[in-house]
Amino acid sequence: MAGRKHRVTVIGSGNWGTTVAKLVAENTREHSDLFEEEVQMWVYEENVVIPSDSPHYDPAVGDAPQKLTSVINKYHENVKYLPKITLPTNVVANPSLVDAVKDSSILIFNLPHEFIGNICKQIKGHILPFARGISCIKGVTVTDDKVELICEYIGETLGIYCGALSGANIANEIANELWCETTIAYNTPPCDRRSSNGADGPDVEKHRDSSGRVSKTKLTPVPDDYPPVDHEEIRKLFQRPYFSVSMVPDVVGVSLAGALKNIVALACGFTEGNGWNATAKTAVMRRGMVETIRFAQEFFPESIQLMTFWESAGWSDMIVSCTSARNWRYSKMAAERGVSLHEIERTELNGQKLQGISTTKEVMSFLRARGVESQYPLFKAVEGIIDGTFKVEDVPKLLSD
Ligand SMILES: NC(=O)c1ccc[n+]([C@@H]2O[C@H](COP(=O)([O-])OP(=O)(O)OC[C@H]3O[C@@H](n4cnc5c(N)ncnc54)[C@H](O)[C@@H]3O)[C@@H](O)[C@H]2O)c1
Ligand SMILES: O=P(O)(O)OC[C@H](O)CO
Repeated sequence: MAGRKHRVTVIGSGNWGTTVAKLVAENTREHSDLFEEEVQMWVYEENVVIPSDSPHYDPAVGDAPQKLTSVINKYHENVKYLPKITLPTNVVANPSLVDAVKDSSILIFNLPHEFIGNICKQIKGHILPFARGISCIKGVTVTDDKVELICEYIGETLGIYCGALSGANIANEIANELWCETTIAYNTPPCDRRSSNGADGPDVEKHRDSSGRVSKTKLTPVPDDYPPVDHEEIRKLFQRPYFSVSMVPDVVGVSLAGALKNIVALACGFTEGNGWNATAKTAVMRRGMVETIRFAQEFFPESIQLMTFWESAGWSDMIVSCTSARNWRYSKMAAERGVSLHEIERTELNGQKLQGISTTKEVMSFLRARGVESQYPLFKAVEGIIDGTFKVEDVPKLLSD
């Protein structure tokens, strides 16, 4: 019998992390029978200076740096990563990772993928054993010559079940409550299924990495005095009138589509910045999708479901990422200005990250180690352009070799 409620923590507070904290906090208020209203949001603490033209400028403080967490909690706005959006007052910014996850039964991971290893190291042993996770991270972890999905890496490292959320989602648009869709891959572990006869299934979760290695995580069931964590509850946590959720079983397709489209978005930006137009760009998108599906089928053949590419996490994300997202916008700018992408990230992004840069490097090092990089000419071209070994003008030739 449910007596407890789920406590929710969002780990990460960038552009997307803060947006997801906002929509989730709206839902914990609306479904206060299932969730504690307060949503903890872990913030990578830093100092910010509030400019004098900001409504939050305090002459008594002036240009003195202030802690980002204090500013968020005082003004209910993430002035650095999601400015001009008012957050619900039940979002509480917390600079202590261990304190933010304490007693939370639902953990939402939402930060650039390069930081997830360090985050998991810090919270391991400090979370509830029956916590359940959702990763909103678009990327992969590449270690020991293998590629692992972020949600599976989280699940395996922390000993919990973790699903994946990904879609054609531009944070600022969703923060402004402009309608869009997303895809959530979540397979309720058998031990959490509260069937009518009360029989639980096995409490072991299997993870398969790109090398075919299967690891097993022993799961602790969500106790009966909490509401169940199934599709219905996950949907209630994320769905908003402006954010439609589609639940699917394919964590591989959702995760890989979200990670690899960032490489293709860079290619589209480079192409457009070089003066080519929509016809070139759609060729790049099509080839990028071919390489994405090839990658998924080659390294995760047992689990990939091609229908997933027709979900928001698939073609929709490819299209939006190659027409209006940051990886596209700033690679276009780099090509137009004739400067490196690293330089643009440093000077123009104000702390935000272009996930395509590290994903390209990681994926290419993995493909090279397997000796199959020539089967991925678009990914290889993007790596060469980032490194300065190829020119954007070489793209048609690189794709025809
Ligand atoms: N922004 C979007 O529109 C959007 C939409 C969908 C998915 N995503 C994905 O969401 C994930 C998170 O991206 P985002 O847009 O919220 O981030 P962001 O690029 O806006 O911000 C970077 C974040 O990294 C944090 N950070 C910096 N150094 C750190 C460290 N050493 N350890 C931990 N954190 C550190 C910063 O404080 C900041 O919160 C990414 O995988 C991204 O691809 C983003
Ligand atoms: O702004 P980007 O390039 O990180 O992409 C944002 C989202 O992933 C688009 O769906």
